[in-house]
Amino acid sequence: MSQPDNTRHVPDSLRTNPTIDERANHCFGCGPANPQGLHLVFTTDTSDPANITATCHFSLTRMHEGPPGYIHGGIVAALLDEAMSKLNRPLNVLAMTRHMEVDYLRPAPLHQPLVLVSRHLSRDGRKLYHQAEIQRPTGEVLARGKGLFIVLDEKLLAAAGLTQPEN
Ligand SMILES: CCCCCCCCCC(=O)SCCNC(=O)CCNC(=O)[C@H](O)C(C)(C)COP(=O)(O)OP(=O)(O)OC[C@H]1O[C@@H](n2cnc3c(N)ncnc32)[C@H](O)[C@@H]1OP(=O)(O)O
Repeated sequence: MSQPDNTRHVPDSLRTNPTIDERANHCFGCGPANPQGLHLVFTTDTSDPANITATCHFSLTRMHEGPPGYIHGGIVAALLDEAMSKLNRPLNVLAMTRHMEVDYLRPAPLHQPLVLVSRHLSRDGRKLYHQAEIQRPTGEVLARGKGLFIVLDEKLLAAAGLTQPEN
């Protein structure tokens, strides 16, 4: 019987110079190749450089239930994190979440159309400040997150064998 290789975190399919996008293909939030992922699809709006946003329309089922009939709180945080992370490419950076906080304002229902909207707030060197909300289509805000993302050093990424995504 084969044993898992605990020395690596990368599957065999990614051993040869994967792009960031290939790695993200199994992202729990947005990766199309993850059968258990959320498969979120975002559109970004950069028409106003002072107000860059990302938006996703979605609905979840009991797979992601917490309180009966409502989305699990950890999934709410994942949704907000994902929405904020989608602002990084329009800003032409690779960045990871360093800190985030969540306000759970109202329970977020399953089986209902909901909207994720994120907005870039400000930048201070490597530090990006974003926010995201889960809203009903009426605009009622159910949850709000604020996040600090740190821009990754692209030379270090290259040294780690990660290439930029194809444009
Ligand atoms: C290859 C990836 C490509 C795309 C990925 C998509 C990501 C999707 C979003 C995610 O969910 S990412 C997954 C969850 N996040 C992580 O796993 C990140 C784990 N953390 C790390 O790997 C490192 O902490 C990180 C690379 C983010 C930063 O490490 P560094 O050592 O480069 O930075 P440092 O910890 O010194 O923090 C940078 C700055 O933030 C500041 N800082 C940290 N926490 C803070 C806080 N709470 N409030 C304000 N500032 C804060 C810190 O003081 C510092 O300020 P200065 O640069 O001015 O000195």
